[in-house]
Amino acid sequence: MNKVKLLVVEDDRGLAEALEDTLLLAGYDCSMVGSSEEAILSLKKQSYDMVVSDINLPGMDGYGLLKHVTDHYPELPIMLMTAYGDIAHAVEAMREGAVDYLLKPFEEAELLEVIQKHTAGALDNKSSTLIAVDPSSKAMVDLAKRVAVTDSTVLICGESGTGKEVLANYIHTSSDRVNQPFVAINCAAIPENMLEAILFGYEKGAYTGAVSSQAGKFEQANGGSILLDEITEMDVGLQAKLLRVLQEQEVERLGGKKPIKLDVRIIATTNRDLASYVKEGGFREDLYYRLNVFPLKWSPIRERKGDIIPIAESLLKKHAVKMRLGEVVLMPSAQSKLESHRWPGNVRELDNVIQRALILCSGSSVEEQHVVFDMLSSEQVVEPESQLEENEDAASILGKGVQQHEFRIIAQALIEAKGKRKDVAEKLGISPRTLRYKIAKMREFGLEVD
Ligand SMILES: Nc1ncnc2c1ncn2[C@@H]1O[C@H](COP(=O)(O)OP(=O)(O)OP(=O)(O)O)[C@@H](O)[C@H]1O
Repeated sequence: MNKVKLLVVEDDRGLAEALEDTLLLAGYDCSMVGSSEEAILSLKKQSYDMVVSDINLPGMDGYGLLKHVTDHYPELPIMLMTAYGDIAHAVEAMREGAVDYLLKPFEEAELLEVIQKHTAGALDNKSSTLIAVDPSSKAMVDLAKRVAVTDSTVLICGESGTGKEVLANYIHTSSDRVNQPFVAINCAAIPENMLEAILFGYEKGAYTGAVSSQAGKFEQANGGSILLDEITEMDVGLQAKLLRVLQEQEVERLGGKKPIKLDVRIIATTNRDLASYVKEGGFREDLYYRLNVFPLKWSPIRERKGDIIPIAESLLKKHAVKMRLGEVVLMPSAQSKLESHRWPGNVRELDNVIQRALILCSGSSVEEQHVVFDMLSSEQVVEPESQLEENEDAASILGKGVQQHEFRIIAQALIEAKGKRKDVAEKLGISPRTLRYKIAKMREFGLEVD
């Protein structure tokens, strides 16, 4: 799923972890670093939609980073966080070009509100054009086009990163609803106890904390389409409520008295084999039949090889523009290396590999040696060829080391538990949701996690 990307700079480990949890649960993709120096390196490596930084940092402080960002990335919003009562610092930050500031300690809701304010619209530029060159993909897009003009519910299946959300967006924009809202919600990213209120909305006072009434995602999508991403990650109780909404075509807010009529096109996605999941008892059979009106299945990219190079070239162009690199060519040796890879992380992994190649190539052509798949395997150690790698500081190397160690522990635990994720989460003392997130990250790095 396309997400807003945040770079968060906080040296207090406890606070950094809390911020990371809050932002991940709210559906953001965030990179956490502990110093301005690491942030500057990170900004060179990939593009972000917003920077959120503490002011008091070891080495260069938040103002230094603010100056760097406003000088080098004038379009990139940056917000500073400062200690309670430090209003003078906050005012100075705004004068120097920060888009906002937060006084610590702050409420989660405050943080999310400011970030939402400054990143609204970021995703509009991200919705990719659907590239389909392989005959099997062309046939799929053709089917999608045909179903788009009907009002049928669509279920899109496929491995993680195959492009299910891109296809969902394509269906919406090819339908008569194109000028109406397209509302996407990732059922796996929202805490279970909040999902119901977010989907169906709530009235003031419906529960503690509901200080004002709020329309749910269904209401927001009225007239348009709703994408229920990773629908299987919704608990069985909520599945029953969703089924009722689909049957009745109306929704009732939590604590509400009257149903609200809906005219919404439903698109759901899953990366599970839904029929077997129904048999295992994880998903309601009646809901499955309701959703499975028109199933579309994206094959993994290794099975539609004709798409690899066209998508790679489009990604290369997109990232080269963002990194202000001019024209960069994908050489035949690099192309064959891309074509022969298994792509466990699908197009999302391809995206990462291309970004990495652009950093490593330091010229105007991507050669075979710049295509690096697996950051963990010893044959694939990245040589410090580019200036960036030479400049990489100890903290960033340590960060990578810690992450690789974590990946190894998770991989080992998965092997020992024969892939039973529930057991792995219990053993590692993390929630199944966190495990899922970490596994997705591993896949993005190109690790096979089956
Ligand atoms: N056919 C395609 N053409 C261009 N870009 C694509 C295509 N398919 C996928 N992408 C890009 O690959 C990335 C992953 O796609 P997307 O989020 O749609 O996958 P997904 O299957 O929904 O993943 P997940 O199951 O993890 O949510 C996105 O950045 C998207 O823009």
